[in-house]
Amino acid sequence: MVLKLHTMPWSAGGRRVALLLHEKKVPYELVEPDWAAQEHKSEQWKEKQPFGQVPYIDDDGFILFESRAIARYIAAKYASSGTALLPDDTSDLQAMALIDQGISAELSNFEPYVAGLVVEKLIKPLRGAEPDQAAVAKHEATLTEKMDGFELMLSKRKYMAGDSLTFVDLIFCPYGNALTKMGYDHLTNESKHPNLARWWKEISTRETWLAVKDTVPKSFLV
Ligand SMILES: N[C@@H](CCC(=O)N[C@@H](CS)C(=O)NCC(=O)O)C(=O)O
Repeated sequence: MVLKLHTMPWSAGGRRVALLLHEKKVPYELVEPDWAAQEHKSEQWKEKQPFGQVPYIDDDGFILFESRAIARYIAAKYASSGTALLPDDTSDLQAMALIDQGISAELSNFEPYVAGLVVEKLIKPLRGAEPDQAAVAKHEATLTEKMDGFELMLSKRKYMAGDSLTFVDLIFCPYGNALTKMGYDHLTNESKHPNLARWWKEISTRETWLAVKDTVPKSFLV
Protein backbone atom coordinates (compact mmCIF):
# COMPACT_ATOMS: atom_id res chain seq x y z
CA MET A 1 0.00 0.00 0.00
CA VAL A 2 1.34 3.44 -0.89
CA LEU A 3 2.54 5.47 2.09
CA LYS A 4 0.01 8.10 3.11
CA LEU A 5 1.14 11.50 4.35
CA HIS A 6 -1.69 13.13 6.29
CA THR A 7 -1.01 16.84 6.38
CA MET A 8 -1.93 20.27 5.12
CA PRO A 9 0.36 21.16 2.20
CA TRP A 10 1.47 24.38 3.93
CA SER A 11 2.51 22.66 7.15
CA ALA A 12 6.20 23.06 8.01
CA GLY A 13 6.30 19.52 9.42
CA GLY A 14 4.37 18.17 6.45
CA ARG A 15 6.82 19.71 3.98
CA ARG A 16 9.72 18.37 6.07
CA VAL A 17 8.32 14.87 5.61
CA ALA A 18 7.51 15.43 1.92
CA LEU A 19 11.10 16.56 1.37
CA LEU A 20 12.41 13.30 2.83
CA LEU A 21 10.04 11.27 0.66
CA HIS A 22 11.24 13.12 -2.43
CA GLU A 23 14.90 12.62 -1.51
CA LYS A 24 14.33 8.91 -0.98
CA LYS A 25 12.17 8.61 -4.11
CA VAL A 26 9.31 7.10 -2.15
CA PRO A 27 5.88 7.38 -3.79
CA TYR A 28 3.27 8.74 -1.41
CA GLU A 29 -0.27 9.97 -1.29
CA LEU A 30 -0.96 13.31 0.35
CA VAL A 31 -4.17 13.20 2.36
CA GLU A 32 -5.51 16.54 3.58
CA PRO A 33 -7.77 16.76 6.61
CA ASP A 34 -10.82 18.99 6.38
CA TRP A 35 -9.12 21.90 8.14
CA ALA A 36 -12.17 24.16 8.11
CA ALA A 37 -14.20 21.45 9.85
CA GLN A 38 -11.34 20.98 12.37
CA GLU A 39 -10.98 17.32 11.42
CA HIS A 40 -7.52 17.37 13.02
CA LYS A 41 -9.16 18.02 16.39
CA SER A 42 -11.52 15.04 16.14
CA GLU A 43 -11.22 11.98 18.37
CA GLN A 44 -10.62 9.85 15.27
CA TRP A 45 -7.67 12.05 14.23
CA LYS A 46 -6.25 12.08 17.75
CA GLU A 47 -6.14 8.27 17.65
CA LYS A 48 -3.41 8.82 15.04
CA GLN A 49 -1.94 12.18 16.15
CA PRO A 50 -2.81 12.60 19.83
CA PHE A 51 -2.08 16.34 19.86
CA GLY A 52 -4.57 17.17 17.12
CA GLN A 53 -1.90 18.32 14.69
CA VAL A 54 -0.40 17.53 11.29
CA PRO A 55 1.53 15.65 9.99
CA TYR A 56 1.37 11.92 10.54
CA ILE A 57 2.09 9.03 8.20
CA ASP A 58 0.30 5.73 7.65
CA ASP A 59 2.85 3.27 6.28
CA ASP A 60 0.81 0.16 5.59
CA GLY A 61 -0.92 0.49 8.95
CA PHE A 62 2.11 1.75 10.88
CA ILE A 63 1.15 5.18 12.21
CA LEU A 64 3.87 7.68 13.10
CA PHE A 65 3.64 11.34 14.07
CA GLU A 66 6.30 14.02 14.83
CA SER A 67 7.94 15.15 11.61
CA ARG A 68 11.53 14.64 12.75
CA ALA A 69 10.81 11.08 13.88
CA ILE A 70 9.11 10.44 10.55
CA ALA A 71 12.12 11.89 8.73
CA ARG A 72 14.43 9.53 10.58
CA TYR A 73 12.14 6.56 9.90
CA ILE A 74 12.04 7.29 6.17
CA ALA A 75 15.83 7.84 6.00
CA ALA A 76 16.37 4.44 7.67
CA LYS A 77 13.61 2.42 6.00
CA TYR A 78 14.64 3.55 2.51
CA ALA A 79 18.39 3.66 3.24
CA SER A 80 19.35 2.20 -0.13
CA SER A 81 17.03 4.36 -2.23
CA GLY A 82 17.68 7.94 -3.41
CA THR A 83 20.06 10.16 -1.45
CA ALA A 84 21.95 8.57 1.46
CA LEU A 85 20.78 10.54 4.50
CA LEU A 86 22.24 8.59 7.42
CA PRO A 87 25.83 7.88 8.46
CA ASP A 88 27.42 4.99 6.50
CA ASP A 89 27.57 2.91 9.67
CA THR A 90 24.39 3.33 11.70
CA SER A 91 25.86 1.18 14.47
CA ASP A 92 28.54 3.85 15.00
CA LEU A 93 27.59 5.25 18.40
CA GLN A 94 29.29 8.60 17.89
CA ALA A 95 27.95 9.15 14.36
CA MET A 96 24.41 8.47 15.60
CA ALA A 97 24.95 10.70 18.64
CA LEU A 98 25.75 13.55 16.24
CA ILE A 99 22.42 12.87 14.51
CA ASP A 100 20.57 13.20 17.83
CA GLN A 101 22.57 16.31 18.70
CA GLY A 102 21.63 17.93 15.37
CA ILE A 103 17.93 17.12 15.77
CA SER A 104 17.88 18.55 19.29
CA ALA A 105 19.83 21.64 18.24
CA GLU A 106 17.28 22.44 15.52
CA LEU A 107 14.30 21.74 17.75
CA SER A 108 15.53 23.74 20.72
CA ASN A 109 17.68 26.50 19.20
CA PHE A 110 16.12 27.26 15.84
CA GLU A 111 12.48 26.35 15.31
CA PRO A 112 10.98 27.98 18.44
CA TYR A 113 12.37 31.43 17.65
CA VAL A 114 11.66 31.36 13.92
CA ALA A 115 8.18 30.01 14.66
CA GLY A 116 7.68 32.85 17.16
CA LEU A 117 8.58 35.38 14.48
CA VAL A 118 6.28 33.66 11.97
CA VAL A 119 3.38 33.99 14.42
CA GLU A 120 4.07 37.67 15.11
CA LYS A 121 5.05 38.84 11.65
CA LEU A 122 3.00 36.65 9.31
CA ILE A 123 0.14 34.93 11.05
CA LYS A 124 -1.11 37.73 13.31
CA PRO A 125 -1.34 40.28 10.46
CA LEU A 126 -3.22 37.69 8.37
CA ARG A 127 -5.75 37.51 11.18
CA GLY A 128 -5.96 41.27 11.41
CA ALA A 129 -4.01 41.39 14.70
CA GLU A 130 -1.04 43.61 15.51
CA PRO A 131 2.35 41.92 16.03
CA ASP A 132 3.65 42.15 19.58
CA GLN A 133 6.81 44.18 18.95
CA ALA A 134 8.33 43.24 22.32
CA ALA A 135 7.95 39.55 21.45
CA VAL A 136 9.47 40.18 18.00
CA ALA A 137 12.48 41.92 19.57
CA LYS A 138 12.94 39.09 22.08
CA HIS A 139 12.81 36.37 19.40
CA GLU A 140 15.18 38.36 17.18
CA ALA A 141 17.72 38.82 19.97
CA THR A 142 17.63 35.15 20.96
CA LEU A 143 17.83 33.97 17.38
CA THR A 144 20.85 36.17 16.66
CA GLU A 145 22.70 34.55 19.55
CA LYS A 146 21.60 31.04 18.52
CA MET A 147 22.70 31.56 14.91
CA ASP A 148 26.22 32.30 16.13
CA GLY A 149 26.07 28.84 17.72
CA PHE A 150 25.05 27.19 14.47
CA GLU A 151 27.85 29.06 12.68
CA LEU A 152 30.29 27.62 15.22
CA MET A 153 28.89 24.10 14.64
CA LEU A 154 29.34 24.44 10.89
CA SER A 155 32.86 25.85 11.26
CA LYS A 156 33.86 22.46 12.72
CA ARG A 157 31.89 20.10 10.49
CA LYS A 158 30.64 20.50 6.94
CA TYR A 159 27.04 19.58 7.83
CA MET A 160 24.88 19.71 10.94
CA ALA A 161 25.58 16.11 11.97
CA GLY A 162 29.03 15.41 10.53
CA ASP A 163 30.96 15.79 7.31
CA SER A 164 28.27 14.18 5.14
CA LEU A 165 24.78 15.34 4.32
CA THR A 166 22.13 13.71 6.51
CA PHE A 167 18.39 14.17 7.02
CA VAL A 168 19.27 16.48 9.92
CA ASP A 169 20.34 19.17 7.45
CA LEU A 170 17.05 18.82 5.61
CA ILE A 171 14.86 19.24 8.68
CA PHE A 172 15.97 22.89 8.82
CA CYS A 173 14.42 23.63 5.43
CA PRO A 174 10.87 24.76 6.30
CA TYR A 175 11.81 27.24 9.01
CA GLY A 176 15.03 28.25 7.21
CA ASN A 177 12.83 29.17 4.29
CA ALA A 178 10.49 31.10 6.58
CA LEU A 179 13.40 33.03 8.07
CA THR A 180 14.75 34.17 4.71
CA LYS A 181 11.25 34.95 3.41
CA MET A 182 10.71 37.24 6.39
CA GLY A 183 13.81 39.17 5.26
CA TYR A 184 16.33 37.98 7.86
CA ASP A 185 19.84 37.32 6.57
CA HIS A 186 21.14 34.91 9.23
CA LEU A 187 21.40 32.13 6.66
CA THR A 188 22.61 34.22 3.74
CA ASN A 189 25.06 36.78 5.13
CA GLU A 190 28.41 35.46 3.92
CA SER A 191 30.51 37.95 5.82
CA LYS A 192 28.77 37.42 9.18
CA HIS A 193 28.06 33.67 8.95
CA PRO A 194 30.19 32.24 6.11
CA ASN A 195 29.65 28.62 7.06
CA LEU A 196 25.91 28.96 7.56
CA ALA A 197 25.67 30.75 4.21
CA ARG A 198 27.71 28.04 2.46
CA TRP A 199 25.57 25.30 4.04
CA TRP A 200 22.20 27.00 3.46
CA LYS A 201 23.00 27.73 -0.18
CA GLU A 202 23.56 24.03 -0.75
CA ILE A 203 20.56 22.80 1.28
CA SER A 204 18.00 25.32 0.13
CA THR A 205 18.71 24.88 -3.58
CA ARG A 206 18.22 21.12 -3.67
CA GLU A 207 15.74 20.17 -6.36
CA THR A 208 13.74 18.16 -3.86
CA TRP A 209 13.22 21.18 -1.62
CA LEU A 210 12.36 23.41 -4.56
CA ALA A 211 9.70 20.83 -5.46
CA VAL A 212 7.95 20.93 -2.09
CA LYS A 213 8.72 24.31 -0.54
CA ASP A 214 6.10 26.34 -2.33
CA THR A 215 3.19 24.00 -1.81
CA VAL A 216 2.15 26.74 0.55
CA PRO A 217 -0.52 29.31 -0.20
CA LYS A 218 1.01 32.70 -1.00
CA SER A 219 -0.85 34.24 1.90
CA PHE A 220 1.16 32.15 4.35
CA LEU A 221 4.58 32.95 2.88
CA VAL A 222 6.28 30.42 5.12
N1 LIG B 1 6.40 18.77 16.54
C1 LIG B 1 5.32 18.56 15.59
C2 LIG B 1 4.65 19.90 15.34
C3 LIG B 1 3.31 19.73 14.70
C4 LIG B 1 2.67 21.07 14.44
O1 LIG B 1 2.94 22.07 15.13
N2 LIG B 1 1.78 21.10 13.44
C5 LIG B 1 1.08 22.30 13.11
C6 LIG B 1 1.19 22.61 11.63
S1 LIG B 1 2.90 22.75 11.13
C7 LIG B 1 -0.40 22.11 13.41
O2 LIG B 1 -0.94 21.04 13.20
N3 LIG B 1 -1.05 23.18 13.90
C8 LIG B 1 -2.43 23.15 14.22
C9 LIG B 1 -2.70 23.01 15.68
O3 LIG B 1 -1.76 22.88 16.47
O4 LIG B 1 -3.89 23.05 16.02
C10 LIG B 1 5.91 17.96 14.29
O5 LIG B 1 7.05 18.31 13.95
O6 LIG B 1 5.25 17.13 13.64
